[in-house]
Amino acid sequence: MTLPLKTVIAPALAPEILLRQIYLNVRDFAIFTIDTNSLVTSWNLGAELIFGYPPEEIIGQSMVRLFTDADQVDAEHLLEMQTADRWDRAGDYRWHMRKDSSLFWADGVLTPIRDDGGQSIGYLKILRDITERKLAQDEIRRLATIDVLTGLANRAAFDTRRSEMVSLAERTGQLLLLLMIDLDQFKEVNDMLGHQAGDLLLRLTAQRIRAASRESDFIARLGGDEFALLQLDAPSPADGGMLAEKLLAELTMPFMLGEREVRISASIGIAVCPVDADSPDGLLNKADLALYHAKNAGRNCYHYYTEALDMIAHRKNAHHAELKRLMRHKHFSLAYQPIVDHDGNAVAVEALLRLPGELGRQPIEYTISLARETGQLAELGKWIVREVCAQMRRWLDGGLLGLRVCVNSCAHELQDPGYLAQLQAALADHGLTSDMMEIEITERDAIELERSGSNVIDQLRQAGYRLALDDFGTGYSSLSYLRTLRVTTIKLDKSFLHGVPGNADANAVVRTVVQLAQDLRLNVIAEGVESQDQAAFLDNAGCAAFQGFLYSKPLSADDATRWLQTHLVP
Ligand SMILES: Nc1nc2c(ncn2[C@@H]2O[C@H](COP(=O)(O)OP(=O)(O)OP(=O)(O)O)[C@@H](O)[C@H]2O)c(=O)[nH]1
Repeated sequence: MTLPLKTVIAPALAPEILLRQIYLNVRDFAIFTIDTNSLVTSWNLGAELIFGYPPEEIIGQSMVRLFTDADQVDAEHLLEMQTADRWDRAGDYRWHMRKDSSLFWADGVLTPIRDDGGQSIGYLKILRDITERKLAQDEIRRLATIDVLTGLANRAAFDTRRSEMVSLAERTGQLLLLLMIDLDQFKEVNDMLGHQAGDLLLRLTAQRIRAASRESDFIARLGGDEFALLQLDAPSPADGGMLAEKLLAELTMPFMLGEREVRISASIGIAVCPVDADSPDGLLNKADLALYHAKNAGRNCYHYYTEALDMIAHRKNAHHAELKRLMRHKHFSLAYQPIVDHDGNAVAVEALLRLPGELGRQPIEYTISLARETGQLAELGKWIVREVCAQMRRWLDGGLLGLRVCVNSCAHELQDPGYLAQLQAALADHGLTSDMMEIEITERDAIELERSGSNVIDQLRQAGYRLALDDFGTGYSSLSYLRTLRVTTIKLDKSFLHGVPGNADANAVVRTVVQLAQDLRLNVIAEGVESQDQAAFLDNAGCAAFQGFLYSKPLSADDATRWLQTHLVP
């Protein structure tokens, strides 16, 4: 219940004098009123001093202009009025904008002015500028969460963030990696060069960890020479090993501490949420144990908590190193598998990458994913294209004319902005034309390109290249995609031929797909043809080209040359 005014204002104090005091003399508080349309109806001296508007400029104007641009977009002034109507007050603790567009942090309150019936007829706002205090508080809060020596997050911030990230990982099903990084024999640096040099080394270590990690990774110094890195949404547990390898390489590079060159190493323990633990403390314990294991194993190495993950990651890193070595020395070769027409004459060859040793025994997709992870995919693709062009040139010079070469590619490679230009350059350098080359991509990659809005398929088509959908039938196999993906050819996967021609259902599927492709004016190449029966059936179904062991295995360049000499009709 509202008290009568006379109980709060002594009779000797005339309301007029009181109002004059509030409006004309109070300097530290902005006091003003607005009507129900948010138009300013009164404005005191404090409001003029804080906001910079004299009363004649603001009275009758909307108070929206006192809010920041972002708050104006969100109509915060109206929300404030609604809140005040509902709860009898609305706190105002936010940035506001002065007449000169500068901002200040305000602490204030908006209260409704009600008529006798309780209806709002306007609002009274009182606020003050507390920017300095707010900034000081923010700084104190910031200092409480950072490690002053390195500028990284400190242990307290790490504990908070670790809990948040574990919850987030649980809610979203993302993988969370925790890497505990501890310098090896750091004590010796302190002992030999002094604490100041030790401090500098810690600062430089922090910089190197930051530079080697993703921007979204959370990095903290937990104390002493111990650092922690949290990575949410890691593609696979093995990514922790890749990052650890990178960090170890970075940290073993020499540090300059003043005039002195210092070498150090680190040990890293990795735990994975939810594989190893699904609680924040559990994850920390497991990473600690893994770190202990790495120290015991001789330092300058990383270890996972889980042995199986450890093996996978170390194997993957060994493969990365092997691929880099092969790339350096270009220890690859290309094999060529012929594609023939129904008379058995060569129409094209598919170039297939061959690697020596352990990597050569893995599926080619695995090598491609390795190359992608090590950032070498573009270089590998470029090498293949150049090698293929050089071989085509040799065939043409040897009188083997009218041949097409099919080159496998993937969405990631095609999305490289320089892809088309380097392809054109490779052809031009060898005196070839785009109609001699067919680019093969899988259905999955074609859809990925489509979804990403890339127009590289159109650009390739306009430049005169043929585009084939490789392994058709193993991916989404949605026939409706055939209409939207702008390819020229589909390569029927070998799996379609399972049961052909003995099984009537298998035959019906092949016939339907070939018919559909023909209706859509697409060429069809059947892959994996192994018997005469299959070839005869496919020919009858309308297939125009065939590839498979029935005709030839993939051949070395020299063997392919010999094969083409007897199977290419001029
Ligand atoms: N310069 C400097 N040294 C620190 C700081 N905090 C802790 N230390 C020192 O860091 C060293 C940490 O040593 P440890 O991690 O126990 O041992 P280590 O020599 O690195 O040996 P291992 O970890 O077992 O390879 C101790 O000598 C601490 O005194 C700091 O802020 N600055």
